[in-house]
Amino acid sequence: MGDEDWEAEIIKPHMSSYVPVFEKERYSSGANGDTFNRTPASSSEMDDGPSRRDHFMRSGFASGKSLGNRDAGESSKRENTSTMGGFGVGKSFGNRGFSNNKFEEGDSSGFWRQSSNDCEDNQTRNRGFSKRGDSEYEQDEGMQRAGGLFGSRRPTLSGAGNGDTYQSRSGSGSGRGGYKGLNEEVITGSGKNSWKSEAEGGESGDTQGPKVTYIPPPPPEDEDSIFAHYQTGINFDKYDTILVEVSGHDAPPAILTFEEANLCQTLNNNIAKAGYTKLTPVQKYSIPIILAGRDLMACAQTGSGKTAAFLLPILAHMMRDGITASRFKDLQEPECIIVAPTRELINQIYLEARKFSFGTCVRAVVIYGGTQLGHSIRQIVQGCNILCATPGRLMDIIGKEKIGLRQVKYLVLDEADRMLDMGFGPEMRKLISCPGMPSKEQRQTLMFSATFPEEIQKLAGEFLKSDYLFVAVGQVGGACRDVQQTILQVGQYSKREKLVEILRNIGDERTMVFVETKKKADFIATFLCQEKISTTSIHGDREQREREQALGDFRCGKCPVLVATSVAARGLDIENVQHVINFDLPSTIDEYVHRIGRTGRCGNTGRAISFFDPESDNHLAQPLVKVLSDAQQDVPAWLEEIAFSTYVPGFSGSARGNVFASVDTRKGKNTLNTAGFSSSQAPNPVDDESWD
Ligand SMILES: Nc1ncnc2c1ncn2[C@@H]1O[C@H](COP(=O)(O)OP(=O)(O)OP(=O)(O)O)[C@@H](O)[C@H]1O
Repeated sequence: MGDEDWEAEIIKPHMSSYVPVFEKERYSSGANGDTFNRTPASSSEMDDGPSRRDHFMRSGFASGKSLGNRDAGESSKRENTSTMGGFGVGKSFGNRGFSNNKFEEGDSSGFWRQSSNDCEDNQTRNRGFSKRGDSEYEQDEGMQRAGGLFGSRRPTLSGAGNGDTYQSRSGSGSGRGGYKGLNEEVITGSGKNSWKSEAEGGESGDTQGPKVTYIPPPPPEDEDSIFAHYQTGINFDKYDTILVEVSGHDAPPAILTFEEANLCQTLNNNIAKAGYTKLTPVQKYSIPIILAGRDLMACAQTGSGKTAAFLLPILAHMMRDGITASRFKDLQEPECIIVAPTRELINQIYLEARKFSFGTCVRAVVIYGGTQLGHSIRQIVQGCNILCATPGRLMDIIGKEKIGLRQVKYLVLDEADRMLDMGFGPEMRKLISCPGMPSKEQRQTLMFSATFPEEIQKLAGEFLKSDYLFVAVGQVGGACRDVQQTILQVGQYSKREKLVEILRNIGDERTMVFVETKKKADFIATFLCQEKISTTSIHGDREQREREQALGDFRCGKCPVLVATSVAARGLDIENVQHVINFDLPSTIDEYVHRIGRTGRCGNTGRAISFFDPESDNHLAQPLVKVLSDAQQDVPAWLEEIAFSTYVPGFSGSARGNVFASVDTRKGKNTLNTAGFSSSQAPNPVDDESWD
């Protein structure tokens, strides 16, 4: 069933019973909000096209509606949170008073770790949208009603006082993620592969399009929040048994303890405050390599501490060598630039950088799309030693001559395979050829990911010194063994029913549900809300404020279900995600590995359930069998059969062209990948139709 089919399915039969979420919130009379009237607002929204209709509307439930196998107590628990959840409660804007370009108060941003109490707090504070008028926004520079957060695309909503109402924004402008490619980021242009910097697309006003005015709330500054962390899991010590292979010449020996790294006292204090007592394998090997000044490509399983593996040695060097950037210089020249494919991920990396540099003179700054450009500039001019950036915003800022590259000593590509593929590769190449950027011989370039296809490794050579080292922790591209993987054969038409059944069994445990398109994310999220399962969603068509809100609501447990596109597949480190459900399997096995890696992190266990639709997923059967067996998971007989019957010699079936790049490609041109297929026989990567 294609997009259109399911869209039609939800719109037509239920049309008369749908009401916008926020209207339900306002007009519902009973505790369960079951009875409410149609509202005037809905009609204008309904003219806005089918996808909008989906997102603004919500069915009215009869009180006695059957909730499947869940008991009443459970359902009302869900329901309570559901009505306050990501789809449309009057929240999120109420606490935002802009004053002199500053937030008076933060909201429940998706980025900051919060206790449940914080979340409760925010729920209360946030539910005040309708109390304040639009005039508050006029105080912000460039925050015009017509073109700001509440630009012309959402007049009814903003007027109605709803903060986070579910809606689709395909094709619209301000603040949208500009989803690009499998994971993200910032294209404001029209189509895939047509990269346009934000400057071109709307933020700087070079072309038409509303101005992006969102200013993310600052993260909490107190030490407890900065060092908040979750516990390592029961399998953390099992990391020690993972095989590690280092290739390249003269690799320095691994270290076994933090003490051996010989870091300065402040760093050691910060490491202790972060709750790190023991190195993970990727840290044991990468830290000495980076300290020795070598370039590195490191591949290690999801959730195994790659971020600290590059941050700690970089910080150690910066502390040793001193830093040059000074406050309030118009042109800031950071020593380190870190890029990552999504806004949420780069912000997470920034928070890690801020944590480890706490109490030092090193200042980390984060800039990313979907936020006000002026805000990014203001952050930078206050001093910037480590610049964490998404590619689009980085290039814009460089173009505006707010960042000079002459002092760059460290260039880090997190999710490096993604940063180098056809989505971001061109931008990364532009970055390294920017005037002032030291040549690869003069800088240290570090690449990290859980997956590294061969063809991408080859592209990486352009960025790395020829003597770079390659660290492979475990099976390169392999899934984390702490994730229990289940593959269910579920046809397209049965997926929703199955999803609800699973979620009801799961109860309130945090679950990420991955779907292939943004529209479908909206659709499934709306559907789950109808089923009274408290759900929010994140995808590239949601405004940045909404994305952050959604992540915040998910993080704090207010919405225990997060429906996401691949924008959330990589890197996100969210405490207590116990389940990942692939409602739709991704088009590549690498993507699968990243998605299921949102659970089972840092030695904790997790579960991943994937719906395999034989109509559309057969190409994944072989690589899935491989991933499952490598991770010592049960392989269903039916999957093996499909894998066998779709076997094509020399072609693994993965859209990426091979199952894994299992080794350092420098080991030989004809190196076989783990599936035994030569990547040279692989087809071209598919045109990324699934990019949404
Ligand atoms: N040595 C350590 N001791 C305790 N916790 C750690 C250690 N190293 C990392 N962590 C924690 O483990 C979690 C996962 O780390 P991180 O996000 O860096 O994983 P990753 O390998 O980059 O994952 P992904 O491939 O999904 O991006 C984080 O919460 C981090 O703070």
